Amino acid sequence: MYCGDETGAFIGDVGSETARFGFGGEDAPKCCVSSAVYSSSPRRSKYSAPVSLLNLPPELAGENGEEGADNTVGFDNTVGFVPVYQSMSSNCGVSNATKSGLMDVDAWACLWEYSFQSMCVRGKGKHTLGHRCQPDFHPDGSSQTMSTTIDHPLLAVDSTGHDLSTKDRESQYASMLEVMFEALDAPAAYIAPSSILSAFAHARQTALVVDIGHSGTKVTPVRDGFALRYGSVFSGRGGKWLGQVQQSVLTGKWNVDGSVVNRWNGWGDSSKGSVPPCASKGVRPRYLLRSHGLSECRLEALKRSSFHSMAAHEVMYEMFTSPHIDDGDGNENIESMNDKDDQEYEGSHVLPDGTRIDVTSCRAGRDLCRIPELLFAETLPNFVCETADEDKMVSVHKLIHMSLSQILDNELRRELASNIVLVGGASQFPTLDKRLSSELSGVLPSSMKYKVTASKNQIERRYSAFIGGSILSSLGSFQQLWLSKKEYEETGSARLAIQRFKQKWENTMSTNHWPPQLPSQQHIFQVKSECSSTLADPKSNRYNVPWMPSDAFQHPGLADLKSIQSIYDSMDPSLPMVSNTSFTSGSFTSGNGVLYAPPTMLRFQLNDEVGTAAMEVEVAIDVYGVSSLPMGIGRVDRHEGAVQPGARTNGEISGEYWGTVMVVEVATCVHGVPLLSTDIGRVDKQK
Ligand SMILES: Nc1ncnc2c1ncn2[C@@H]1O[C@H](COP(=O)(O)OP(=O)(O)OP(=O)(O)O)[C@@H](O)[C@H]1O
Repeated sequence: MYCGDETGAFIGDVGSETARFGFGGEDAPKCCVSSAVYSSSPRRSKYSAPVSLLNLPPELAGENGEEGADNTVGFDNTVGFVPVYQSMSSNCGVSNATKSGLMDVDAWACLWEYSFQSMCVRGKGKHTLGHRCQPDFHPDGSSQTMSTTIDHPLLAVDSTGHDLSTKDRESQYASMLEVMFEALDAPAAYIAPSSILSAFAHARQTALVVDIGHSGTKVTPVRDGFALRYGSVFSGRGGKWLGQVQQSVLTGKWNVDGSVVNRWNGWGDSSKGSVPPCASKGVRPRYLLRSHGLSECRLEALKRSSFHSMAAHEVMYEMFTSPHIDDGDGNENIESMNDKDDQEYEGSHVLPDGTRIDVTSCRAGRDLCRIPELLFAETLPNFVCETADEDKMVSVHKLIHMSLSQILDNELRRELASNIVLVGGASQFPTLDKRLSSELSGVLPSSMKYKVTASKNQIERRYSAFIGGSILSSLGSFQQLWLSKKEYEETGSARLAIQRFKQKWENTMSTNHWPPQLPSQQHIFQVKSECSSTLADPKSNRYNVPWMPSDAFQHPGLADLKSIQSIYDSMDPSLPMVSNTSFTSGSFTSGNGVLYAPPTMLRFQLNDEVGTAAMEVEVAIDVYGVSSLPMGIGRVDRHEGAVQPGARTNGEISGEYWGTVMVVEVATCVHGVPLLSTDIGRVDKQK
């Protein structure tokens, strides 16, 4: 047993833009750094630390190390966002830990090592939950000398591309295991694919995971905890590409093409004016290219450097995520962007070199407002096509359609369609989930029921793989799956990678207890009736709430089914048949201190027509989370459904809760039965 009350797992999720590290059992990573790392010396083959444009060590700062050089490169002849720290003389190189689906294992190891240092994981002995300390970071690696022991088992998230050959994947897993056991000295380790973890984070073992990340959009069908190869598809439309498009617009490299698509009509129409020259003063720039004494060709070389493109992406990221577009109510949302007239755009954005882009007065500004639209655009504007291989640039909704149409099993396809889970950093554009839903209605057959689930919490969306890992590593049923160091030493990394993980890539039947039971499938906490014991049957979990025509009843103070029944018995048989309303409650489950409520919480049904129109039933679910996960504390989710009797009605209240849900209250309120005073506003609670 590697994880217990005192020692949690340490989880690392290295994506192509960001690396996230933290402890199992927590609801968010503690350390998030860029996944680009640099080597400060040409002699060192290894990378030494993640690159932070905001906090580069002085050794890498420019010749004089100062910010705000006066000779800035203007917006009209270049883009205006290169790092002021760029050392003109250093041989510093920047590399991303994952590129084109493959992992640079040295860079990957460097990021883990960095996270150990910044979170003081090594040598801290036992539990580190809640522990924080200042990063102790030296680019030359001199501080990497503390203690070498680590008590935490390591769970690595595999976010590499789905199209890797089995051989590549095998060797990648083998290298990751080597790094974890040898370089990082882990007592135990495990590797889990990000799509599966994202599904787990949404309490699902079967889901269609749509991950709009940095490198692009990945759609992966997950069935019973296995990522399927068939149906796994990828498109290059992601955060990085949006940034590149935005950059092209800013630098004025667009082609004039007003006839692209209706939505894009006028995109990049340069006749309406280009970006205005630098307008604002007094803006303290963060990234500037100092052109002092630099030859043209040196300047050009610098603009092509890895630092430059990284800084450029960061500026682009700030720009498309900043609320500079306003729909008048202070709300920015992707749904309304395409319907807007030019005049409706408001606001401005200031680039680091001081250039103010006035959204209302320049064409490019308006185009910039519609950047997120490109995720769904059918046809790309010409200048965008230049930078993209069209086959690999499928729009997000079409990608989902493509994935589903590769699933031959009807039943599974239906299940996946109703469990589309939206995750990833670039899925955080406001209301993107609703927009995706509406686009899907155009491409999926009308008979197919689908549902897009996206957490309202941005952190949950961006760090879903981490959160899934956090849940997984806390499960009792997962503990037997850790690979121990002893096993590694006896078997060797390559064989271990094949033995323990190959079946997941190839989706063969599990032989090693995978997938572990998610809490939602464990039947631990059964909802019981508390207040209205005579109305509810705790065994079948059914309520039998009697309904009756109000004019047939003159019996205030009616309390339970028995007395209702006696009134039925004494009723005139010629009166219309009194119908029953019943609903079946869901069950709530718990595992390892983490409680789950399954996605469908309650179903209720009016079995027969009822005789009065004024009746309504409301069912509410209150969930109070109390635990070590801060997000759970005091959380109350309330779902209400009103049923108008008078017709045969089925209703469903669905909600899903994950995290540390400790108390679930289900309440039924029956309204509108004026003659039954006990029913009016009555709340039957189950705890
Ligand atoms: N609030 C936001 N709105 C829109 N896009 C965002 C937001 N925050 C981050 N992004 C974009 O999300 C991308 C990063 O997403 P994510 O962290 O999922 O990527 P990653 O896991 O590092 O990469 P990959 O999924 O390719 O492995 C970046 O391109 C960034 O520009």
